[in-house]
Amino acid sequence: MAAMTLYDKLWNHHLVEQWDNGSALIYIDRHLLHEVTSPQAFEGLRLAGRKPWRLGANLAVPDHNVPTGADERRGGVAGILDPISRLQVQTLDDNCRAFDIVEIPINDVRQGIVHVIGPETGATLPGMTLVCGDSHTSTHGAFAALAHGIGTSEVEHVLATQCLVQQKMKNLQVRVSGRLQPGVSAKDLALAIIGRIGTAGGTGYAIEFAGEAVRALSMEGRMTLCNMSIEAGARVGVIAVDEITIDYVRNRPFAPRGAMWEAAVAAWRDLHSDEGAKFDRVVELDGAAIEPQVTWGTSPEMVTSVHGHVPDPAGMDSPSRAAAVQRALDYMGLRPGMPITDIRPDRVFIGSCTNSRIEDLREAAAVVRGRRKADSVRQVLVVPGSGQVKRQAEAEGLDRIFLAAGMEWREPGCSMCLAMNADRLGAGEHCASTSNRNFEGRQGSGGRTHLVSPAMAAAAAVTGHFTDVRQLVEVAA
Ligand SMILES: CC(C)[C@H](C(=O)O)[C@@H](O)C(=O)O
Ligand code: SF4
Repeated sequence: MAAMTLYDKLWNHHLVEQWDNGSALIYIDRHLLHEVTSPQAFEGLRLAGRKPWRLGANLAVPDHNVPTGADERRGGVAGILDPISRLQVQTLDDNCRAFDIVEIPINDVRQGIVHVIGPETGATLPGMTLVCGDSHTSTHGAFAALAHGIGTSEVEHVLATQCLVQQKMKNLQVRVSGRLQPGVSAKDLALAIIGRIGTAGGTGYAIEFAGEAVRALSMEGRMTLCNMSIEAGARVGVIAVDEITIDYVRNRPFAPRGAMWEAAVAAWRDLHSDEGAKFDRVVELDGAAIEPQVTWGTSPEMVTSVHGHVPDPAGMDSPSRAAAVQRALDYMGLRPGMPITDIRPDRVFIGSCTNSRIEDLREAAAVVRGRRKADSVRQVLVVPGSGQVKRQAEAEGLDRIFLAAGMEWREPGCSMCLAMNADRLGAGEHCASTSNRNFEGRQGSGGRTHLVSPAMAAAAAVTGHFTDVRQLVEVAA
């Protein structure tokens, strides 16, 4: 048989039917649900008198609308102050009960951001097709799963049929040679890739991340990288299975056991692109040359090194590019040509499905330890991605490091990643954020987002401006 890419293999394993018009029907192994994109899907089932096709394939969790303040959380769903958020979360509870779908409810210790809890519970496994009504479902591709976001009508379709109509994507390999320098993380790599190929660079492709720098990443780093595939335009980002993948999955609550585990691992070992597999496009980067990244604009591709400068539209050849940059600078309130290190965040947000796992919190805490929040920084929110991450962080004393520095330690949820709950930026405020989107108003109307790694967010929090984290801490090689 011809050499196949990892994406081709995953596709073929799940192909139910291929039609002449290019569309295909694929089988879905795992369906994750949250409160924002599921209500109309359940309503559709109800109207059609249908039931979910395979109950056990579904797992639901509220995340976008849950408050992250401990006081508000104490009252459970009924205690949510914002009526719209309360209704959203209540509706998910009601629908899961009515349709018999397993839900991890608001104050369950396993509750958290859907893309954190999937891998953490072992609901996400290598070789699966996995979908969720959420664009950052690409995260789960770190496990060599074919994972992507779907719309609400597709949520209904998957619930009803366990299948999905799709068009096959093209194959793009992003190959990163060398090793990331100490202090440079998967987030910096993701931003550097987007800086290089642009937010439309991956459109129509499934990206496979490969090369020495990717192989060296932990599973959490791989999730950060795949999480941002969608910000590069690609709905899917995958990474081949290796020992790091298998070690992570072993003994997770939903992972197979005993003979089933052995059989699964044997099958998973084939989840890599074959030698000589053909990619439609290949992009190569030198991992060792990447520096800590900071976005200055209103799109993730508007990014540069912390040692760089805000671009000057005056010097640009392309009038359309100059106009786009000028518009972004007007919104962001930045001077053309100013050093990135002169930007002073008003708030710092450490969290989101990109960077709220235990390693992210450890990286941030290593910078904060023995320091204090800068006076000019109004608020630093540290929001663990799940209750289990929170518990682990507390067992390691990370919460006390943040609290002693004048920072806030919150309950899990999407929080200030997007303005769907009480955590928001004010108009005109700058935020150093470990999330994945910096669009206008993303973190609150008029808010100005700068995307960075957890270590870089922590460095900005303690110095009051963007700072190369490598100048603050002895980073372990
Ligand atoms: C609310 C949801 C549909 C949305 C998404 O699809 O990504 C959100 O999670 C986001 O990050 O913008
Ligand atoms: S943390 Fe942010 S990006 Fe992730 S699912 Fe929630 S809102 Fe979307």
